[in-house]
Amino acid sequence: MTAPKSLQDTLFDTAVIAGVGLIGGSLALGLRQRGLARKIIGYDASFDALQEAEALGVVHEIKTKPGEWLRDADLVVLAVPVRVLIPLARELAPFLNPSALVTDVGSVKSSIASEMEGLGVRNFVAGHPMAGSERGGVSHARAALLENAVWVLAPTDQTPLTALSRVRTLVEELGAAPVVMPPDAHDSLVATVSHLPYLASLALTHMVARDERLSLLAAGGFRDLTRVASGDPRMSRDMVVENKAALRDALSRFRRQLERLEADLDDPEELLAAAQEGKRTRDSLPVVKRSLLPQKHDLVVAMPDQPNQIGLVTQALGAQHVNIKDIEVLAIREDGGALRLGLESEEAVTQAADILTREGFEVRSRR
Ligand SMILES: NC(=O)c1ccc[n+]([C@@H]2O[C@H](COP(=O)([O-])OP(=O)(O)OC[C@H]3O[C@@H](n4cnc5c(N)ncnc54)[C@H](O)[C@@H]3O)[C@@H](O)[C@H]2O)c1
Ligand SMILES: O=C(O)C(=O)C[C@]1(C(=O)O)C=C[C@@H](O)C=C1
Repeated sequence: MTAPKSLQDTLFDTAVIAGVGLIGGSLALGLRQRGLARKIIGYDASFDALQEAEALGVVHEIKTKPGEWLRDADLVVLAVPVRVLIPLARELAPFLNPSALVTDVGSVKSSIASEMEGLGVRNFVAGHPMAGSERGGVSHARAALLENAVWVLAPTDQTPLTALSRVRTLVEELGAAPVVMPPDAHDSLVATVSHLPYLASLALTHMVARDERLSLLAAGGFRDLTRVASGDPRMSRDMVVENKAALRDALSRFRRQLERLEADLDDPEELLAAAQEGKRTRDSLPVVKRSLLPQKHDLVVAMPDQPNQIGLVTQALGAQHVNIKDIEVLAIREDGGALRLGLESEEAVTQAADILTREGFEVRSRR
């Protein structure tokens, strides 16, 4: 992480995060931890969410109604579910300072981009961090969620270049990677890589519903493929409905893929070629490193479903002076699962693997 800036160097004086949930909260934490705003105000329709955000130190102040206080804001981020983005923009627009930089994090871009133009919010740049989780709410927010994420910025012909450049700087300062494209191009791409996978996860989960034998046998493959089905149903429903034109196109391409694969069942050579292409593509997806470590050496330790297993791992390594730089619980299996340990070097990985194997743990290094 870059060193926090001194107060004189902050990018923004007063940032307003409208919607202090998973993404708004993570962004607020990023602003705070990196010293990018002097003051962060949380605005939300839920008083509980606001209180929680304040108690967790995500925001400095909370507001429950739009008003004159908004004029002090030089950064306003709309981070509410897609269905309420436009109503929220209409509520806030009359109070915004004309020079404020305004952006959003919604999953669909065309409608909000044109609405903001209609509302006369000049310095608006539509945005979408390509990172998240199926677990919503501020209690799951963390700055690292957005670090290293590709963050789409979707200006229109009307977007001032200065606003685009300011929001690009913001995204970079948050440790993410801005990628600029028009709103309709964004919507068409996310239909394939985000909204279609969501519908596919629903189709797959529906196939195991009401048959306990199927749920019993559902292992890592099924769980990995269907994780996003655990997201907030209403929010996800709204996201896909908002992008239905592009999604229909992605769905028809998906159906053609399934039909081709079904036909290939009678042609094992073709199916092998499809499998090899799938492996090449999946293996070459860029690795997004969520850790704050510049370089990681990972060891994955299987966790038996018994008390104090994490304690045993950390104590065994601590006793031999192996420094754990990063630790993550992987929900691979719900009864047990695994721990990912980020260590300092390959030598530390080998040493830790030896120690933990002697202690009876099953380990594997990631690379
Ligand atoms: N969850 C993800 O993985 C993800 C990733 C990228 C972008 N997004 C987008 O980010 C936005 C927020 O998603 P999230 O996952 O943080 O959701 P969330 O449910 O965690 O948070 C949304 C917050 O908005 C508040 N809210 C709802 N209606 C409101 C209104 N009318 N006025 C003010 N506040 C209101 C809620 O009380 C809640 O605190 C969505 O548009 C979503 O499409 C989500
Ligand atoms: O759950 C995750 O890991 C996500 O990144 C969620 C995800 C996605 O589909 O990839 C979901 C919706 C958002 O608009 C962006 C990201």
